Amino acid sequence: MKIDGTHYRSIWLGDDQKTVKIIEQRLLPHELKVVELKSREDAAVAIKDMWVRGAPLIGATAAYGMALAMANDPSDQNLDASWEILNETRPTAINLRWALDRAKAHLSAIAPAERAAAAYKLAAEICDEDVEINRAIGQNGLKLIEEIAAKKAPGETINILTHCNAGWLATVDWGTATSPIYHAVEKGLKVHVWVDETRPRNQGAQLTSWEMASHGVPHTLIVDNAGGHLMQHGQVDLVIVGTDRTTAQGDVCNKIGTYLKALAAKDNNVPFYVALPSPTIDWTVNDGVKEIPIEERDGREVTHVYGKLENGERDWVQISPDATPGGNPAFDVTPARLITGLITERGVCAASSEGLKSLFPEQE
Ligand SMILES: CSC[C@@H](O)[C@@H](O)C(=O)COP(=O)(O)O
Repeated sequence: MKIDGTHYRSIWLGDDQKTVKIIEQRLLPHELKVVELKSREDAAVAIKDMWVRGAPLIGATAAYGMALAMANDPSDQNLDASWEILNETRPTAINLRWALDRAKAHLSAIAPAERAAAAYKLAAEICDEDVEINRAIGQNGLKLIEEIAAKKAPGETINILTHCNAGWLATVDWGTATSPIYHAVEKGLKVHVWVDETRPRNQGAQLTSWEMASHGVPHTLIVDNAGGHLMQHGQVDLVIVGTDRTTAQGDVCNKIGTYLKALAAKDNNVPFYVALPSPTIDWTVNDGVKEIPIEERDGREVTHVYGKLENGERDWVQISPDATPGGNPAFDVTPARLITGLITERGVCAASSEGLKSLFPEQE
């Protein structure tokens, strides 16, 4: 997507065709800084410390992490070790393991001398596929927005609520939850987005708001607890969120607080959709609540907030007593029964094993 008129992806190769470039997302929206990843260790730190984040981008960065590792040492031993080290960075987004498994299976069948080139090629393919998948999600989700628009008076605004950042910054391009929104805006539909701030790390406030502002999409930043109230007053037509892992029966694991939005949507008859690329489906898992590992992050992210001070400097600010510990489960699971539908690159389906298998019959 565009920043000040220039098209960017969230990850790309430098001119030397070896160095990996990313946007340092912890600094947004106050600073746009591109940083270079030159080693597997750089890639692992970038994922773990959330310089990059969002399930598809975590997968793409891990794929490039394998390429950086193979450029350094293409041995079988390093292939295994790199899979382990990168796989340990974050536990919830299944795209991480999906990309690592794909890289390992591909590279282990190739002679060590050819592995670095093959790993870079594969990482580029994973990125290109992600862009195409998200473009297709946008076109499929656009139909839902058009259906809502058709029921409204001409020119009436369509209000869409989203949680966290499932935008282009969370993917290689387009985003998942935001792709239908960008497509709707391109088509001239009058859309307004309610952006959940998404405590504790504020991906909504810092990233989704920045994306919306950069693309001229009308939006309003709201506190996480405002969504239910807005739904009760008819101010939300549709919820679209992303997912870090979708189970074979259609449960969805996404940023903490997504479940509460789904409950409020159900109580108010507001359609609740999840946009997902197929690499986010974990076909080995059924019951998301019981089976998906939930990342527990540092309590300091809860007791402190990061932002720009009035003097323009950026810093962390403590908001709770010194003696109060922070608890920080980073994701929750929304059971399939609360989800109106899943928007995938192959179409929209029910959040159920039948629904998913109707679009992905090869998984039978
Ligand atoms: C298309 S991204 C989908 C999800 O990864 C996104 O909604 C989300 O929860 C991101 O969490 P994060 O902790 O910022 O990696």
